[in-house]
Amino acid sequence: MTVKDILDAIQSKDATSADFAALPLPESYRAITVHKDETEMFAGLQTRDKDPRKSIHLDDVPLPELGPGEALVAVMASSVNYNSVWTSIFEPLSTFGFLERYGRTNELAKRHDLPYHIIGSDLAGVVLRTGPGVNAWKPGDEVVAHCLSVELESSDGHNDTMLDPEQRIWGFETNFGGLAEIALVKSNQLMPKPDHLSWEEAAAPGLVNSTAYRQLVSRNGAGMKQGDNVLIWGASGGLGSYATQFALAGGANPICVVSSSQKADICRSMGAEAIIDRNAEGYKFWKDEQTQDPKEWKRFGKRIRELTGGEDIDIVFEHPGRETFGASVYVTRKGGTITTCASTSGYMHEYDNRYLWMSLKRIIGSHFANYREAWEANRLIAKGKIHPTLSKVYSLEDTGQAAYDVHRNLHQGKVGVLCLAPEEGLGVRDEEMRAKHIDAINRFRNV
Ligand SMILES: C/C=C/C(=O)SCCNC(=O)CCNC(=O)[C@H](O)C(C)(C)COP(=O)(O)OP(=O)(O)OC[C@H]1O[C@@H](n2cnc3c(N)ncnc32)[C@H](O)[C@@H]1OP(=O)(O)O
Ligand SMILES: NC(=O)C1=CN([C@@H]2O[C@H](COP(=O)(O)OP(=O)(O)OC[C@H]3O[C@@H](n4cnc5c(N)ncnc54)[C@H](OP(=O)(O)O)[C@@H]3O)[C@@H](O)[C@H]2O)C=CC1
Repeated sequence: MTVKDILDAIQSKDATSADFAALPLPESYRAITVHKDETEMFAGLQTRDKDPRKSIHLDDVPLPELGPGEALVAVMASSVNYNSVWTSIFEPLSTFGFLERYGRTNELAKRHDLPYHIIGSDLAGVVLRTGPGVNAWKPGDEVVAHCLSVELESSDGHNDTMLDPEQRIWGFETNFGGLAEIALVKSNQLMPKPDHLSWEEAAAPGLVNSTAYRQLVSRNGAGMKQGDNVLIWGASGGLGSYATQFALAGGANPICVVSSSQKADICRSMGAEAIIDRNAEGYKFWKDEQTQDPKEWKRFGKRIRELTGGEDIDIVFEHPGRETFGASVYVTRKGGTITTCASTSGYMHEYDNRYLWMSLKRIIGSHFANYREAWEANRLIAKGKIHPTLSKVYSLEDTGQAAYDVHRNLHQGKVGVLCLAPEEGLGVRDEEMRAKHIDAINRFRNV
């Protein structure tokens, strides 16, 4: 039995759930990994010079055992997220520590503590098997998976599952991720695949779309409302391309920050009008490694006022971190919110606290999304209200290059990876709906 038989079943028009359930599973499959004995390979190099193409491998790996509440999924396509960049450059720490810690929690979790880490936190594919206790999903279901893995044995996570003490990001803090031909997920990560999208389009939004939804729209995040001025860093990037769409769809006013005229054009094509090219306008928020330049914060704020007719920012959608955080706090209006989910340029932030407390601003930490938030975000994709921002698609063999592109900020929107899908464009089940949205679906393609 090989993965080829699985692919044939997926591509045949008439395979039933019983057919999928009867398919023997292969003993091994191909997966993108990093290796535990290579975690020091970039020691002494600058972050920028750590090259994911050197640390990312395509290996044959044994199929993991399926446990209660879990599902094995045939992965047709996945996407590159920045967390896989972090994993591949072993920053801010090696992810093998997460796997070891998870492995210590219980007998079944020991499966995750291996000398290789199968990475990837998005997938679109087909359920092959479900474990004991799974009733909501069955073999043959076409699905996408969000990346929240929880145990929920403590009371702490029962208001908001992101607060579970055993909350982990699948394919980053757990093994058996989505950049592979088969993935192991908890069944409460599964969601229906949007019918009007191809496999690679459906796999693209997942992680970033759910994160942007919680961070910007959900009451657990900034709770954006109509008319809000929303400053969006990296507005044509992974997170930002969804934050921009949420702002526009929710009647807010995105102020998009990008670093090239090409990226500015993409934001314009999404419907944004207020756009700042940070490169062209040459903002230098830091005079040197230790010292910020408040005059530059002010120049940035003046530019925002020009674009908004004199108004300041209600919500900052933060993720660059150290480089921008001081400016983000400064340009927020009295009573406004800075919501942050990352620190790409450095996690030791510095800002002038007088502008925070005297103007009653709030900083909200946000991380991924709970199942409900991920479901709502996926529903908006399925209804054609929010669209994938897939720009380029790589083969599984070329995942290292795909991660390199994201690490070096050479990409737009999202970068896809074909896993079992032999080519792009497969898996569309609703051509009529697709036709209605085709321009928006293709907006980021090959720009
Ligand atoms: C969806 C996609 C998301 C993304 O892309 S996010 C971007 C990528 N992610 C990252 O960059 C984050 C990577 N993760 C990390 O850097 C680390 O993961 C954290 C900094 C988040 C946490 O560090 P750690 O060392 O794992 O955790 P500790 O909480 O510092 O635990 C170490 C020990 O410190 C104890 N401790 C925790 N809080 C306290 C406290 N308040 N007072 C005293 N001790 C404390 C703990 O219990 C534990 O102890 P004991 O080692 O004995 O188990
Ligand atoms: N906590 C969570 O749940 C999540 C956290 N993340 C984290 O968020 C970060 C961004 O992820 P993602 O959007 O997918 O990544 P992308 O690289 O796709 O997009 C980020 C964009 O941010 C902009 N940017 C990068 N560096 C700077 C800088 N120094 N100053 C200003 N802008 C900058 C760039 O746009 P431009 O050059 O056009 O300005 C870039 O395109 C990563 O660190 C990731 O790990 C991501 C998802 C979930």
